[in-house]
Amino acid sequence: MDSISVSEVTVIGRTHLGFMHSFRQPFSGVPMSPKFCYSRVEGPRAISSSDTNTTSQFAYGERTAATNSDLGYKINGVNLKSRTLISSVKERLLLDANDDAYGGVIVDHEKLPSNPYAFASILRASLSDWRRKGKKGVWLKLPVEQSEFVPIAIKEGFEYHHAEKGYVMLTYWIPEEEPSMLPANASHQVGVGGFVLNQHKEVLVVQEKYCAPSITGLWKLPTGFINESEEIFSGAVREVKEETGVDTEFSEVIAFRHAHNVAFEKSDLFFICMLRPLSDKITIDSLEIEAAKWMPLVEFVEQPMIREDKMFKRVIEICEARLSHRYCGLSPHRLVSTFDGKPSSLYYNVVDDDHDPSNYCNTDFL
Ligand SMILES: NC(=O)C1=CN([C@@H]2O[C@H](COP(=O)(O)OP(=O)(O)OC[C@H]3O[C@@H](n4cnc5c(N)ncnc54)[C@H](O)[C@@H]3O)[C@@H](O)[C@H]2O)C=CC1
Repeated sequence: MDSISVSEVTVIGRTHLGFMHSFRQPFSGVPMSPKFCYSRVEGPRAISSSDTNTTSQFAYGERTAATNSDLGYKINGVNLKSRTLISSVKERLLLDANDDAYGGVIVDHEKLPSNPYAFASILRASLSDWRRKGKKGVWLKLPVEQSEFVPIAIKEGFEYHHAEKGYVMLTYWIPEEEPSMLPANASHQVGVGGFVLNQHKEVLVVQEKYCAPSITGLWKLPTGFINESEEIFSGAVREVKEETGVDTEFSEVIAFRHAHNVAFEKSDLFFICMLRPLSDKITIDSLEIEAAKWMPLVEFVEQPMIREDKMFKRVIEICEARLSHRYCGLSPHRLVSTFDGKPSSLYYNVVDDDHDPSNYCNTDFL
């Protein structure tokens, strides 16, 4: 047997003093209470004092021989006998992990042990192993199904990095003499707003159902957040469609706003986009929107809250400058960079290239 991964080792309830002496040494210091054992088939079960003559509460493998000198051990139904083999099993009881490009490791969350005691032991052994090998950062993703591992890892020195619905990501920086170089969690949320003008010089506006008291009753541009892996240009079109039912075609990012401490200390990037209407019938999303309508641009601008707000006012001025070709926004161009091999969108304007069909700066909106 060349290699034994954590997931291949049968976890059982019956322990034996001799067996545990030889097997649990590398796991010393692991909390052993409450009494508990685990079987992959049966799940966790309590061990009564009659089950064991030792203070240890868990073991890997199934003891098959009665004497300490002839340690029998069963893994995946195979009987193993020598101490040498057991010590090689011990050496291999480490978390499955892949090296990253920065001298660290990323633990394979699909091959985590199935019970907390095993996890505690193997995590500690793995940290020692990575420390010995000079590894730096450790990334440990714990799925929600194994959330009971979180306090164990925290106790071991891991820190929260970020969380999503299905998991929490923890990190550990091993070198004590170096400051942690691990990048922080994402720092921004990304929002979009759609400036949609029809041929009657009416702008598509909404009143939000839930908003700050200061903007209650304001007719504003449809806004929202882009989804994970969603493009700014498609997110803007989707948000306008969801809130108002109007179909649009993306034209340009006209400006963007950067603000801090917007959502639970996170910053906010807000992209104001110009879109062309492809339909005019309004159907509101009544969960989010109180009302929507096509409003004459002059009337929209005259709203006191727009006139008196430096940002809203400037956004409208920029949009008006665009309509009269005094300004040009940024349009997306799909590119694949050899840097990371990923398709991406580069937003720029092409005012110097009259032959580029994506040069909307020369085209009229109305
Ligand atoms: N709404 C506005 O007047 C302005 C919005 N923006 C920008 O627009 C982008 C999107 O912002 P908004 O449209 O204001 O988003 P928002 O805060 O209104 O959230 C969008 C929707 O998410 C849901 N939601 C958000 N937080 C919630 C919570 N705590 N509980 C339950 N549901 C919740 C609601 O359905 C809400 O309508 C951001 O980047 C923001 O900076 C910029 C200036 C003004």
